[in-house]
Parts: sequence; structure tokens; C-alpha cells
Amino acid sequence: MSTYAIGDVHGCHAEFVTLLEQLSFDPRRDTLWLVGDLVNRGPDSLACLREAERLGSAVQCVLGNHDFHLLVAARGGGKLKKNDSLKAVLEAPDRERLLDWLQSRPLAVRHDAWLMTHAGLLPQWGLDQVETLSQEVQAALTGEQSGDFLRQLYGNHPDRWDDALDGMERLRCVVNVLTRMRFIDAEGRLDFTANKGMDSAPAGFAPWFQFPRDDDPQLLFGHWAALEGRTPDARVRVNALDTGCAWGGALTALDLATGERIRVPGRASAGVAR
Ligand SMILES: Nc1ncnc2c1ncn2[C@@H]1O[C@H](COP(=O)(O)OP(=O)(O)OP(=O)(O)OP(=O)(O)OC[C@H]2O[C@@H](n3cnc4c(N)ncnc43)[C@H](O)[C@@H]2O)[C@@H](O)[C@H]1O
Repeated sequence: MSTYAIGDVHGCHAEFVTLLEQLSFDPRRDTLWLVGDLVNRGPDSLACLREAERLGSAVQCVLGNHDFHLLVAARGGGKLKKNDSLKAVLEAPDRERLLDWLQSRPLAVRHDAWLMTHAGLLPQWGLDQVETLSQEVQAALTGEQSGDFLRQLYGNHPDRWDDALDGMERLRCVVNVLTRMRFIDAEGRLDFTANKGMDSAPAGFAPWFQFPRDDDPQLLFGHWAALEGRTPDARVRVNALDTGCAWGGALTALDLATGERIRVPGRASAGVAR
């Protein structure tokens, strides 16, 4: 009975299946945490969605920015970009079932001291608070006005959390923190420009995990391939799981009980669309 957390799969179905085989993963016995960005970049997002959905209650999956991108393209009036590899999902006969499954995923999964989100956790947010905020977004995503929510989702403002935020600005800020954050400043303001390694930090900004917290959770996140699984000078207990499978890196699983990392080399090259 093991629990594994797997980094950004990004449409890399062959690597996903190989990794599950290497783990001897058994959905009747084991649990899989998926850190989001199941789709896009890699060659077979459709098979990844089907695989995750098929595993049923053995899977806990949070939403990433590319998962939102798919939902916005399918149900929020958005358009695919040149390098997206999501067309097969949009044209699939079972697309509505798969999109319904994706759209009902949370933005945070918590068990004991473990917390998984796609991008990370703001230093000033407590664990109860992040669960509540994730539920607020999930209610908007699964409610009758979900199409309006997806149509209004994109944007970089507000770039700083305030408990007094409400409506769409509040929800957008939560989504941006939990699915897009990398560098923040001392006031918790998000940067949306830098997406490479540590040395791409804008002046006055640092990785979110280099800011101290009042509590001591075990954080799991993906999103940031250029970190290559490392979190230098972290001031919180943290595990970076995006090891850039879609960029020719690797797909990584972490055994939560032992701390062992199991890796499968990436075969795909991002932008190879099907
Ligand atoms: N509220 C919202 N508002 C606006 N848009 C929203 C949104 N919510 C969702 N979105 C959507 O978000 C999607 C992504 O936007 P992008 O703007 O393309 O996001 P990104 O920073 O490139 O992030 P990504 O998630 O792809 O990160 P990764 O580390 O893999 O890759 C980042 C970079 O790292 C590089 N990289 C990978 N491995 C590396 C390594 N080992 N070393 C150095 N660089 C590496 C890659 O080349 C790449 O350039 C878009 O489709 C957009 O529509």
C-alpha cells in the first residue's frame, strides 16, 4: 500500500505507463497523486487523460495551468496556440466525459502534513486556508456559471493576494497562485514574466519556497521544469516534481513513505503535436 506523487506528465503517455509499471502500481492497493499539467506539450494528452480517469479513486489529481488552458479552449471560448498538442482531446468521442472529469479536480490535495498543488503555496496561506480557497474555485468550476468563470479566468491581475478580494478577482488570484506562481517578492506579489531557472529571477523577487512559513508542511509541486527537481536554499520542506519530461528530461515519481525518487527518461520533444 504505497502512495506515489508524480510530476507534470504533459501528454507523455508512454513514459507515464512505463513509470506506473516500474512502480508496480496497483490501483486496488496503491494511491497516485498527480501534480497537475497532465496534458499539453507532449504527444498524447488524450491517452493521459483516459489513463488517469481509468484509475478512478486511486488517483488524486490537482489542476495545472495547462489543464486550465484545455478547459478554457474547450468550454471557455479560448483558442489553442500554435505549439499546443490538445487537438486530439478536443476531437475525441469521449471528450465531454474526460473534460467533466478534469473540470471536477481540485487545486489542492492534503493528507496529514502533505499538501500538493501545481505551482506551490503562498507563504502567508495556511493549510486550512488553501483547502478552502481550492474549494471556492472548484465550486465556480463545477457550478452553472462555469463557462463564464472560464471566459473571465485569464489575466495577471490582481498579482497580490488580499483576504478582502472577492468575485472573479479573488478566484483569478487563487488560480494564478496555485497554478502559475514561481517568483514572488517580500509582499507576496507574483511575477508572471520569468519561467526559466533560479538566475531568471527579476530584481526583488525570489522563488516562493525561499520564504519562511509559520507552520511546517511537506509541500509537493510541479510546474517549474527548469528547476530540474531541485529547490536550492528552500526555507520550507518541499519536493519539486516537474523534471521536464516533455522537454526531454524525465518523469519523476516520489514515494511519500520512503522519499525514494523513481525516474523514467522523457522520449517526447515539446511541441510535437498530435
Ligand atoms: N490565468 C491564466 N492567465 C494566463 N494564462 C493562463 C492562465 N491559466 C493558465 N494559463 C495557460 O498557461 C499555459 C502556459 O503558459 P506559458 O506562459 O506558456 O507558461 P510557461 O511559463 O511556459 O509555463 P509552463 O507551465 O509551460 O512551464 P514549464 O516549466 O514546463 O516551461 C517553462 C520554460 O522552461 C523551459 N525549460 C524546461 N526545462 C528546462 C531546463 N531543464 N532548463 C532550462 N529551461 C527549461 C522551457 O523551454 C520553457 O520555456 C498557457 O497555455 C496559458 O494559456
